[in-house]
Amino acid sequence: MTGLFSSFSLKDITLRNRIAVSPMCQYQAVDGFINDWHSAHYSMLARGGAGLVVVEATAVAPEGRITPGDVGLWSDEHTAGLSSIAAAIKTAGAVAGIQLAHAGRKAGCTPPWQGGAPLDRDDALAWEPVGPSAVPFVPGNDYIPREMTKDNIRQTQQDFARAAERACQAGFQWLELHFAHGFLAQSFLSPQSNTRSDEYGGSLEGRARFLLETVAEVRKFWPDNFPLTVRLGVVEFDDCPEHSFSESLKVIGWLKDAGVDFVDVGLSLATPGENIPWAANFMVPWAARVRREKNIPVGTSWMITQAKEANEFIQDGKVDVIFFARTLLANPHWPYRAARELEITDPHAVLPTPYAYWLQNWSE
Ligand SMILES: NC(=O)C1=CN(Cc2ccccc2)CCC1
Repeated sequence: MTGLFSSFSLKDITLRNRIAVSPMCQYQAVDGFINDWHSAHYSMLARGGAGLVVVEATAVAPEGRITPGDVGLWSDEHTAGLSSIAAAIKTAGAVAGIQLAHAGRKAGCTPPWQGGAPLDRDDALAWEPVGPSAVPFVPGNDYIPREMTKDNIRQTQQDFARAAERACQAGFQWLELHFAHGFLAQSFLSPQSNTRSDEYGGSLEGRARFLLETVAEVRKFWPDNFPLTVRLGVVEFDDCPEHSFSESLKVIGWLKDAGVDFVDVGLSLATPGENIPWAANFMVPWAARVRREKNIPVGTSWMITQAKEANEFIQDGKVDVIFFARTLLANPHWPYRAARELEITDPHAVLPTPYAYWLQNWSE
Protein backbone atom coordinates (compact mmCIF):
# COMPACT_ATOMS: atom_id res chain seq x y z
CA MET A 1 0.00 0.00 0.00
CA THR A 2 1.66 3.25 -1.03
CA GLY A 3 1.64 6.02 1.48
CA LEU A 4 3.86 8.63 3.04
CA PHE A 5 6.08 5.91 4.50
CA SER A 6 6.37 3.67 1.48
CA SER A 7 9.66 3.68 -0.39
CA PHE A 8 10.09 5.41 -3.75
CA SER A 9 12.53 4.29 -6.43
CA LEU A 10 13.67 6.45 -9.32
CA LYS A 11 16.49 5.27 -11.59
CA ASP A 12 18.93 3.47 -9.22
CA ILE A 13 17.96 5.53 -6.16
CA THR A 14 15.41 4.50 -3.51
CA LEU A 15 13.99 6.87 -0.91
CA ARG A 16 13.01 5.19 2.38
CA ASN A 17 9.83 7.28 2.45
CA ARG A 18 8.03 10.10 0.52
CA ILE A 19 9.14 12.85 2.89
CA ALA A 20 11.69 15.21 1.36
CA VAL A 21 13.39 18.17 3.02
CA SER A 22 12.74 21.03 0.63
CA PRO A 23 15.84 23.11 -0.25
CA MET A 24 15.74 26.05 2.17
CA CYS A 25 18.23 28.90 1.80
CA GLN A 26 20.12 29.53 5.02
CA TYR A 27 22.25 32.45 3.77
CA GLN A 28 25.06 31.47 6.17
CA ALA A 29 27.87 30.70 3.72
CA VAL A 30 30.95 32.86 3.13
CA ASP A 31 32.20 33.00 -0.48
CA GLY A 32 29.99 29.99 -1.11
CA PHE A 33 31.68 27.79 1.49
CA ILE A 34 29.57 25.80 3.94
CA ASN A 35 30.43 25.89 7.65
CA ASP A 36 29.32 24.44 10.99
CA TRP A 37 25.87 25.98 10.55
CA HIS A 38 25.21 23.84 7.47
CA SER A 39 26.74 20.69 8.97
CA ALA A 40 24.51 20.84 12.04
CA HIS A 41 21.46 21.94 10.02
CA TYR A 42 21.62 19.13 7.47
CA SER A 43 22.58 16.45 9.99
CA MET A 44 19.62 17.52 12.15
CA LEU A 45 17.22 17.29 9.22
CA ALA A 46 18.62 14.00 7.91
CA ARG A 47 18.46 12.40 11.37
CA GLY A 48 14.81 13.43 11.60
CA GLY A 49 13.78 10.59 9.30
CA ALA A 50 13.14 12.20 5.91
CA GLY A 51 13.77 9.99 2.87
CA LEU A 52 15.44 12.77 0.87
CA VAL A 53 17.30 15.86 2.03
CA VAL A 54 17.84 18.48 -0.68
CA VAL A 55 20.57 21.00 0.11
CA GLU A 56 19.57 24.64 -0.38
CA ALA A 57 19.92 26.63 -3.60
CA THR A 58 23.62 26.27 -4.45
CA ALA A 59 24.97 28.86 -6.85
CA VAL A 60 26.67 27.71 -10.06
CA ALA A 61 28.35 31.12 -10.37
CA PRO A 62 29.11 33.89 -7.84
CA GLU A 63 26.78 36.35 -9.58
CA GLY A 64 24.04 33.72 -9.41
CA ARG A 65 23.70 33.95 -5.64
CA ILE A 66 20.49 35.36 -4.18
CA THR A 67 22.60 36.88 -1.41
CA PRO A 68 26.34 36.94 -0.62
CA GLY A 69 25.52 34.19 1.93
CA ASP A 70 24.43 31.58 -0.59
CA VAL A 71 26.19 28.22 -0.79
CA GLY A 72 28.25 27.81 -3.97
CA LEU A 73 29.57 25.05 -6.17
CA TRP A 74 31.15 27.27 -8.81
CA SER A 75 34.65 26.21 -7.82
CA ASP A 76 36.42 22.91 -7.17
CA GLU A 77 37.26 24.28 -3.71
CA HIS A 78 33.58 24.07 -2.77
CA THR A 79 33.38 20.32 -3.34
CA ALA A 80 35.08 19.14 -0.14
CA GLY A 81 32.70 20.92 2.24
CA LEU A 82 29.63 19.75 0.39
CA SER A 83 30.94 16.18 0.30
CA SER A 84 30.89 16.18 4.11
CA ILE A 85 27.27 17.34 3.99
CA ALA A 86 26.34 14.62 1.51
CA ALA A 87 28.07 12.03 3.69
CA ALA A 88 26.24 13.18 6.83
CA ILE A 89 22.88 12.97 5.04
CA LYS A 90 23.61 9.47 3.72
CA THR A 91 24.92 8.25 7.09
CA ALA A 92 21.57 9.23 8.58
CA GLY A 93 19.80 7.01 6.04
CA ALA A 94 18.45 9.68 3.70
CA VAL A 95 19.29 10.25 0.04
CA ALA A 96 21.52 13.31 -0.45
CA GLY A 97 20.11 15.82 -2.91
CA ILE A 98 21.26 19.26 -3.95
CA GLN A 99 19.57 22.14 -5.77
CA LEU A 100 21.73 24.01 -8.31
CA ALA A 101 20.68 27.60 -8.87
CA HIS A 102 21.32 30.88 -10.58
CA ALA A 103 19.15 33.72 -9.29
CA GLY A 104 19.49 35.88 -12.41
CA ARG A 105 17.84 39.27 -12.01
CA LYS A 106 16.85 38.42 -8.43
CA ALA A 107 20.49 37.99 -7.40
CA GLY A 108 22.58 40.26 -5.21
CA CYS A 109 20.08 40.95 -2.43
CA THR A 110 20.09 40.92 1.36
CA PRO A 111 18.51 37.94 3.16
CA PRO A 112 14.77 38.19 3.90
CA TRP A 113 15.37 39.10 7.55
CA GLN A 114 17.26 42.17 6.32
CA GLY A 115 14.50 43.07 3.86
CA GLY A 116 15.51 41.05 0.80
CA ALA A 117 16.23 44.18 -1.27
CA PRO A 118 19.19 44.56 -3.65
CA LEU A 119 22.47 45.40 -1.93
CA ASP A 120 23.49 49.04 -2.13
CA ARG A 121 25.48 49.55 -5.30
CA ASP A 122 28.44 50.83 -3.26
CA ASP A 123 28.40 47.74 -1.00
CA ALA A 124 31.72 45.93 -1.42
CA LEU A 125 29.76 42.66 -1.69
CA ALA A 126 27.41 43.91 -4.40
CA TRP A 127 27.50 42.85 -8.06
CA GLU A 128 25.55 43.52 -11.27
CA PRO A 129 22.77 40.98 -11.85
CA VAL A 130 22.23 39.36 -15.23
CA GLY A 131 19.12 38.16 -17.04
CA PRO A 132 17.58 37.38 -20.42
CA SER A 133 16.65 41.02 -20.87
CA ALA A 134 17.33 44.34 -19.19
CA VAL A 135 13.99 44.17 -17.37
CA PRO A 136 13.99 44.70 -13.58
CA PHE A 137 12.10 42.27 -11.33
CA VAL A 138 10.30 45.21 -9.76
CA PRO A 139 8.77 47.30 -12.59
CA GLY A 140 10.26 50.77 -12.70
CA ASN A 141 13.00 49.83 -10.27
CA ASP A 142 16.54 50.86 -11.14
CA TYR A 143 17.99 47.46 -10.22
CA ILE A 144 18.17 46.43 -13.87
CA PRO A 145 19.92 43.21 -14.93
CA ARG A 146 22.49 43.24 -17.72
CA GLU A 147 21.11 41.46 -20.80
CA MET A 148 23.08 38.22 -21.27
CA THR A 149 24.97 37.74 -24.52
CA LYS A 150 24.92 34.33 -26.17
CA ASP A 151 28.42 33.79 -24.80
CA ASN A 152 27.13 34.57 -21.30
CA ILE A 153 24.30 32.07 -21.86
CA ARG A 154 26.68 29.37 -23.00
CA GLN A 155 29.01 30.08 -20.06
CA THR A 156 26.17 29.84 -17.55
CA GLN A 157 24.99 26.56 -19.06
CA GLN A 158 28.55 25.27 -18.62
CA ASP A 159 28.50 26.57 -15.04
CA PHE A 160 25.43 24.41 -14.35
CA ALA A 161 27.10 21.41 -15.99
CA ARG A 162 30.38 21.75 -14.07
CA ALA A 163 28.51 22.28 -10.79
CA ALA A 164 26.55 19.09 -11.51
CA GLU A 165 29.83 17.24 -12.06
CA ARG A 166 31.11 18.55 -8.72
CA ALA A 167 27.84 17.58 -7.02
CA CYS A 168 28.33 14.01 -8.23
CA GLN A 169 31.97 14.05 -7.07
CA ALA A 170 30.73 15.32 -3.67
CA GLY A 171 28.51 12.24 -3.35
CA PHE A 172 25.07 13.69 -4.07
CA GLN A 173 22.68 11.27 -5.76
CA TRP A 174 19.63 13.48 -6.47
CA LEU A 175 20.01 16.67 -8.50
CA GLU A 176 17.44 19.46 -8.70
CA LEU A 177 17.94 22.29 -11.18
CA HIS A 178 16.28 25.45 -9.90
CA PHE A 179 14.01 26.46 -12.75
CA ALA A 180 11.44 28.24 -10.55
CA HIS A 181 10.82 31.29 -8.34
CA GLY A 182 11.64 33.91 -10.93
CA PHE A 183 15.31 32.97 -10.94
CA LEU A 184 17.37 32.86 -14.11
CA ALA A 185 15.83 29.86 -15.88
CA GLN A 186 12.28 30.85 -14.94
CA SER A 187 12.99 34.37 -16.12
CA PHE A 188 13.90 33.03 -19.56
CA LEU A 189 10.60 31.13 -19.67
CA SER A 190 8.37 34.02 -18.61
CA PRO A 191 7.43 36.64 -21.24
CA GLN A 192 7.24 39.06 -18.28
CA SER A 193 11.03 38.99 -18.02
CA ASN A 194 12.26 37.70 -21.37
CA THR A 195 11.79 40.18 -24.21
CA ARG A 196 14.62 38.83 -26.36
CA SER A 197 14.17 38.72 -30.12
CA ASP A 198 16.87 36.09 -30.75
CA GLU A 199 16.49 32.31 -30.47
CA TYR A 200 16.35 32.54 -26.65
CA GLY A 201 13.15 34.58 -26.68
CA GLY A 202 9.82 35.05 -28.42
CA SER A 203 8.05 31.70 -28.97
CA LEU A 204 7.68 29.15 -26.18
CA GLU A 205 10.39 27.11 -27.88
CA GLY A 206 12.64 30.17 -27.76
CA ARG A 207 11.89 30.97 -24.14
CA ALA A 208 12.41 27.32 -23.14
CA ARG A 209 15.69 27.00 -25.03
CA PHE A 210 17.88 28.07 -22.09
CA LEU A 211 16.26 25.43 -19.87
CA LEU A 212 16.52 22.62 -22.42
CA GLU A 213 20.12 23.40 -23.41
CA THR A 214 21.07 23.59 -19.73
CA VAL A 215 19.53 20.15 -19.10
CA ALA A 216 21.38 18.78 -22.14
CA GLU A 217 24.72 20.10 -20.79
CA VAL A 218 24.03 18.85 -17.25
CA ARG A 219 23.00 15.47 -18.67
CA LYS A 220 26.57 15.02 -19.95
CA PHE A 221 28.01 15.29 -16.43
CA TRP A 222 25.27 13.83 -14.20
CA PRO A 223 25.15 10.00 -14.07
CA ASP A 224 22.23 8.54 -15.98
CA ASN A 225 21.41 6.18 -13.07
CA PHE A 226 20.84 9.06 -10.64
CA PRO A 227 17.66 11.21 -10.79
CA LEU A 228 18.01 14.42 -12.75
CA THR A 229 15.13 16.64 -11.62
CA VAL A 230 13.94 20.23 -11.96
CA ARG A 231 11.97 22.54 -9.70
CA LEU A 232 9.76 24.38 -12.20
CA GLY A 233 7.32 27.19 -11.62
CA VAL A 234 4.39 25.70 -13.54
CA VAL A 235 1.84 28.48 -13.17
CA GLU A 236 1.85 32.26 -13.08
CA PHE A 237 -1.15 33.43 -11.06
CA ASP A 238 -2.00 36.30 -13.39
CA ASP A 239 -5.35 36.89 -15.14
CA CYS A 240 -5.10 33.52 -16.90
CA PRO A 241 -3.20 30.89 -14.90
CA GLU A 242 -4.35 28.18 -17.30
CA HIS A 243 -2.31 29.80 -20.08
CA SER A 244 1.03 29.63 -18.27
CA PHE A 245 0.13 26.16 -17.02
CA SER A 246 -0.53 24.89 -20.53
CA GLU A 247 2.81 26.31 -21.67
CA SER A 248 4.49 24.62 -18.70
CA LEU A 249 2.99 21.26 -19.67
CA LYS A 250 4.58 21.59 -23.11
CA VAL A 251 7.94 22.55 -21.56
CA ILE A 252 7.73 19.61 -19.15
CA GLY A 253 7.24 17.27 -22.12
CA TRP A 254 10.37 18.71 -23.73
CA LEU A 255 12.31 18.47 -20.44
CA LYS A 256 11.27 14.83 -20.09
CA ASP A 257 12.51 14.14 -23.61
CA ALA A 258 15.79 15.87 -22.71
CA GLY A 259 16.30 13.45 -19.80
CA VAL A 260 14.55 15.00 -16.80
CA ASP A 261 13.24 12.20 -14.56
CA PHE A 262 11.06 14.10 -12.07
CA VAL A 263 9.46 17.53 -11.66
CA ASP A 264 9.30 19.33 -8.32
CA VAL A 265 6.22 21.44 -9.08
CA GLY A 266 6.73 24.95 -7.81
CA LEU A 267 5.72 28.56 -8.15
CA SER A 268 6.78 30.93 -10.87
CA LEU A 269 7.19 34.07 -8.73
CA ALA A 270 8.28 35.72 -11.98
CA THR A 271 6.80 39.08 -11.00
CA PRO A 272 6.25 40.71 -7.61
CA GLY A 273 2.54 41.31 -8.11
CA GLU A 274 1.35 37.72 -8.37
CA ASN A 275 -2.00 37.05 -6.70
CA ILE A 276 -1.03 33.67 -5.28
CA PRO A 277 -3.98 31.72 -3.85
CA TRP A 278 -2.19 30.89 -0.60
CA ALA A 279 -3.94 28.02 1.18
CA ALA A 280 -3.11 24.63 2.67
CA ASN A 281 -1.96 22.19 -0.02
CA PHE A 282 -2.82 24.64 -2.81
CA MET A 283 -0.17 23.34 -5.24
CA VAL A 284 -1.17 19.67 -4.97
CA PRO A 285 -3.88 19.83 -7.67
CA TRP A 286 -1.45 21.49 -10.08
CA ALA A 287 1.16 18.82 -9.37
CA ALA A 288 -1.41 16.06 -9.81
CA ARG A 289 -2.31 17.46 -13.23
CA VAL A 290 1.33 17.49 -14.31
CA ARG A 291 1.75 13.89 -13.13
CA ARG A 292 -1.35 12.70 -14.95
CA GLU A 293 -1.04 14.72 -18.15
CA LYS A 294 2.72 14.26 -18.70
CA ASN A 295 3.12 10.82 -17.08
CA ILE A 296 6.16 11.91 -15.07
CA PRO A 297 6.82 11.49 -11.32
CA VAL A 298 6.25 14.71 -9.38
CA GLY A 299 6.78 16.30 -6.03
CA THR A 300 5.43 19.53 -4.64
CA SER A 301 5.45 21.72 -1.55
CA TRP A 302 3.82 24.86 -0.15
CA MET A 303 1.78 24.79 3.05
CA ILE A 304 1.56 21.00 3.38
CA THR A 305 1.62 20.31 7.12
CA GLN A 306 -0.77 17.47 7.95
CA ALA A 307 0.45 13.85 7.94
CA LYS A 308 -2.96 12.36 7.12
CA GLU A 309 -3.45 14.71 4.16
CA ALA A 310 0.09 14.11 2.90
CA ASN A 311 -0.44 10.36 3.19
CA GLU A 312 -3.64 10.61 1.12
CA PHE A 313 -1.94 12.66 -1.60
CA ILE A 314 0.51 9.76 -2.02
CA GLN A 315 -2.12 6.99 -1.70
CA ASP A 316 -4.36 8.70 -4.25
CA GLY A 317 -1.47 8.93 -6.71
CA LYS A 318 -1.61 12.73 -6.81
CA VAL A 319 2.10 13.17 -6.08
CA ASP A 320 5.05 10.85 -5.49
CA VAL A 321 7.16 12.88 -3.03
CA ILE A 322 6.21 15.75 -0.73
CA PHE A 323 8.75 18.49 -0.03
CA PHE A 324 8.35 19.86 3.50
CA ALA A 325 10.02 23.09 4.54
CA ARG A 326 8.76 25.02 7.54
CA THR A 327 7.04 21.92 8.90
CA LEU A 328 10.48 20.35 9.31
CA LEU A 329 12.16 23.54 10.50
CA ALA A 330 9.51 23.69 13.23
CA ASN A 331 10.12 20.06 14.17
CA PRO A 332 12.97 18.14 12.52
CA HIS A 333 11.51 14.96 14.09
CA TRP A 334 8.17 15.56 12.36
CA PRO A 335 8.57 12.32 10.35
CA TYR A 336 8.53 10.45 13.67
CA ARG A 337 5.37 12.31 14.75
CA ALA A 338 3.80 11.58 11.37
CA ALA A 339 4.72 7.89 11.63
CA ARG A 340 3.01 7.65 15.01
CA GLU A 341 -0.05 9.56 13.82
CA LEU A 342 -0.36 7.28 10.79
CA GLU A 343 0.23 4.28 13.05
CA ILE A 344 2.86 2.70 10.83
CA THR A 345 4.69 -0.25 12.36
CA ASP A 346 7.75 0.73 14.43
CA PRO A 347 7.32 4.52 14.09
CA HIS A 348 10.47 5.01 16.17
CA ALA A 349 12.45 3.24 13.42
CA VAL A 350 12.37 6.41 11.28
CA LEU A 351 14.91 7.83 13.74
CA PRO A 352 18.56 6.78 14.21
CA THR A 353 19.23 3.93 16.63
CA PRO A 354 20.31 6.03 19.67
CA TYR A 355 16.94 7.81 19.51
CA ALA A 356 14.83 4.87 18.26
CA TYR A 357 15.88 2.58 21.08
CA TRP A 358 14.57 4.89 23.81
CA LEU A 359 11.41 5.81 21.96
CA GLN A 360 10.25 2.32 21.06
CA ASN A 361 8.04 2.00 24.14
CA TRP A 362 7.48 5.68 24.79
CA SER A 363 4.07 7.17 24.43
CA GLU A 364 3.51 10.80 25.17
N1 LIG B 1 15.70 29.73 -2.97
C1 LIG B 1 14.42 29.95 -3.20
O1 LIG B 1 13.80 29.29 -4.02
C2 LIG B 1 13.76 30.99 -2.44
C3 LIG B 1 12.41 31.09 -2.52
N2 LIG B 1 11.72 32.01 -1.87
C4 LIG B 1 10.31 32.11 -2.16
C5 LIG B 1 9.46 32.04 -0.95
C6 LIG B 1 8.41 32.94 -0.84
C7 LIG B 1 7.58 32.87 0.27
C8 LIG B 1 7.79 31.92 1.24
C9 LIG B 1 8.85 31.03 1.12
C10 LIG B 1 9.70 31.09 0.03
C11 LIG B 1 12.32 33.02 -1.05
C12 LIG B 1 13.71 32.68 -0.63
C13 LIG B 1 14.53 31.93 -1.63
